[in-house]
Amino acid sequence: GSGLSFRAHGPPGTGMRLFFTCDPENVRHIFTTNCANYPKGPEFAAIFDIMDGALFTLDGEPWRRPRAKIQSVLSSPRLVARMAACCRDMLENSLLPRFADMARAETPFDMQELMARFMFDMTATTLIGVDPGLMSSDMPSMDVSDAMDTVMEVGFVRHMMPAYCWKAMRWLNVGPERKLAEAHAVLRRFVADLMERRKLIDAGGHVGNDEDRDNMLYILCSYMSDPDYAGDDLFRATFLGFMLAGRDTIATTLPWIFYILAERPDIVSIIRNELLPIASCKVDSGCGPMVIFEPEETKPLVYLGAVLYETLRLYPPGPFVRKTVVDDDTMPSGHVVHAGDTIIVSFHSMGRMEEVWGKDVLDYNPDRWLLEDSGNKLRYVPSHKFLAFNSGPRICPGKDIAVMQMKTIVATVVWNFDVEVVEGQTIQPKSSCLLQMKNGLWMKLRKREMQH
Ligand code: HEM
Repeated sequence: GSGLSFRAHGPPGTGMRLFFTCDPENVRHIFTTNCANYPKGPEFAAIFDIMDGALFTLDGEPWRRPRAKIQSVLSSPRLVARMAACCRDMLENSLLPRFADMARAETPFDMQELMARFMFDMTATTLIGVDPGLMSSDMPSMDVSDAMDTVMEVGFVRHMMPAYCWKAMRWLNVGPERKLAEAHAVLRRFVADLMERRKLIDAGGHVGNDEDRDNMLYILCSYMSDPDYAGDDLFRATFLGFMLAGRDTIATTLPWIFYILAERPDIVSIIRNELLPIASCKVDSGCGPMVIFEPEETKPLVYLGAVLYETLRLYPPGPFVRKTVVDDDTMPSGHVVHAGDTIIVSFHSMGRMEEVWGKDVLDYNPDRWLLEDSGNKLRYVPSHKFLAFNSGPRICPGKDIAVMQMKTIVATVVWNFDVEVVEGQTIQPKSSCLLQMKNGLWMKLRKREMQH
């Protein structure tokens, strides 16, 4: 229907023409059928200038080769196995000990901050084999992780105004642009520092073991040896693009899952029932009273998968996508768009449309993802209706890895702990290109008594 789309103008006098849509037919048209007419556009690349040249900012022909490269890197079974092992090890050595301390001390803590730290370490480790150590027990400064949040917050501000406005502010170094310039400096230092540490390992010093020196085990190592990525700027852009793709999305989604599970003991017990057969075989898993689930073990868990998808439906970590119109065109909804218009597709609204999801669209109900006749399979929903991972040729190439990591983390936390939301907080999204919680998410943990 035409009620799912509307036109708007930017601030008076700016000449910005916007077209908002969450109509699945329009989405299919924009993302797949006629996608060549709807690139992200040069303004998108300018908005995320710190990642200029990275896959995320490219369009058309220049996008093709880097896209093929990432797909081939992410489909290497050894690399994926390494990522799974890394996830498992970091749960055991980093997250669980920290959670056990929190539970023992009954200290409330900001789950969103903790997940940001954890995913930051995990993403950097899987990218380059170096752990930045944000989870270490002295809880070091989060300035690099905060700098990445700033890129997304100021990116949102830039999206909302014509380019000449934010470019003037950048030139004057005022307002959000000043904050962003500082964040860029922090990020440049961070990438340079991690690269130095990687080079020390490669030089075969006393740091690291043989496995750490195996180039093909880490995503970015294959870029370090590729002459196409030889320039510092392009390499940094690629690095940060991957940090963004891996860290921001998962670290934004996990707090929403824990927030929901804290309120829904019924769903928690179904998840635990699904985990029970695996857990019972692990009485002696070698990590004391804690049970860790292997990524391979969580893969077949259908209900846990449904919980994940249901969360991503209501809380997609990237809540919208921006496209630009190349030539005048007519949408399936009948709306006409003109060359140079900006299109905003709201993933957030797509997940809340009665036409797609039915009358109970606002209820959190993982069952809607289960096939009716066999509760043991996930229902297929085409990506132009379920957009959290994007749709069309630019669909997220890290989806399976992301699902693997999230299932393993959620299973392990839910099995070992009860999570509780600290009362009296207001949970609301912040203005950002990421659906993060504005005031964080304060939670308490209780260690579960194990049955066996
Ligand atoms: C909850 C987890 C994740 C979600 C919801 C998600 C979602 C998305 C979305 C919506 C896009 C399109 C963004 C845009 O074009 O503006 C995207 C692109 C991408 N994602 Fe993911 N992602 C997730 C995790 C990951 C992970 C773990 C990786 C890497 C291992 C990854 C790698 C990428 C890459 C490389 C792109 C760029 C693809 C292109 O431009 O052709 N993502 N993702």
